Amino acid sequence: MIEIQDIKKTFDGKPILKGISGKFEKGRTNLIIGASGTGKSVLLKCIVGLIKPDEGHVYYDGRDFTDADRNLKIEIRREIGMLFQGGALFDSKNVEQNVIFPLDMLTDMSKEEKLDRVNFCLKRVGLENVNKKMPSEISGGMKKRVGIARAIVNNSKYLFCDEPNSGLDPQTAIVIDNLIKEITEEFDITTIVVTHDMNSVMEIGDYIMFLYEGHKVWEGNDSNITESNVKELNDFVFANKLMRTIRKEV
Ligand SMILES: Nc1ncnc2c1ncn2[C@@H]1O[C@H](COP(=O)(O)OP(=O)(O)OP(=O)(O)O)[C@@H](O)[C@H]1O
Repeated sequence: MIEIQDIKKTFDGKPILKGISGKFEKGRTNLIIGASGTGKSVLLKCIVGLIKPDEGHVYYDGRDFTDADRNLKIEIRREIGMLFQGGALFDSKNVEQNVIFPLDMLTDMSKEEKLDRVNFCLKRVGLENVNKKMPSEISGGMKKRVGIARAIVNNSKYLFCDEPNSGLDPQTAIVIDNLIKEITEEFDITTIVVTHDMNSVMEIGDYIMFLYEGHKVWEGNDSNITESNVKELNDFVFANKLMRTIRKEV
């Protein structure tokens, strides 16, 4: 479980995060949602340690990451897998070399052990016989799968995904969302996904934190998100015609 307590961050005198607290449970797909510019990515960066919050704490299974010493920070970082927007694969490395990279960096496994693990992860994300393909030779959906395989290859306990289905068609996006959810449950990972895609929200939102102008104004799940009285949330959820039509029909 990851717990955040009263996270605050100001840039150039402008408060971006205004005291955000919450709990992201293990084995669940936790979503941080909200409109553009509301602070989702800054919060994610505070959680993974890419930005230091001005105030507040982030706990990884009870371990204080914010005030951790160097050794504890390294220990926790080794347990984190990240799926970046657009996949962020190394263009000059093939699929296998991309996925093996964290093992080369972080472990002293033998080459054979590493390849076994890489092949297991590639198979788990539905990719076989593509080890030697270059990123330029595979589709956007396949790149995301490679990104997921790389994010979990080191037996990550925590998985962070920033807009995991950006740039994908709606069908492929749902497949990728569901793959993230399945892997989260199967390997009992604490997963946090940042998204503003309502399809993802309705498909995989085990826990949803809604941010508005740097505040958490609602939390819940995909079953009760359409039933709230919070105006800012409703404006976000029912921004598109499809969701408004569904609301009328229910
Ligand atoms: N390093 C930084 N320095 C100054 N301002 C920043 C920095 N990073 C983010 N911001 C500002 O913080 C605000 C929130 O940005 P953030 O990227 O978290 O939004 P978001 O909710 O993730 O939006 P989107 O959905 O468009 O990605 C924006 O106004 C942005 O300009």
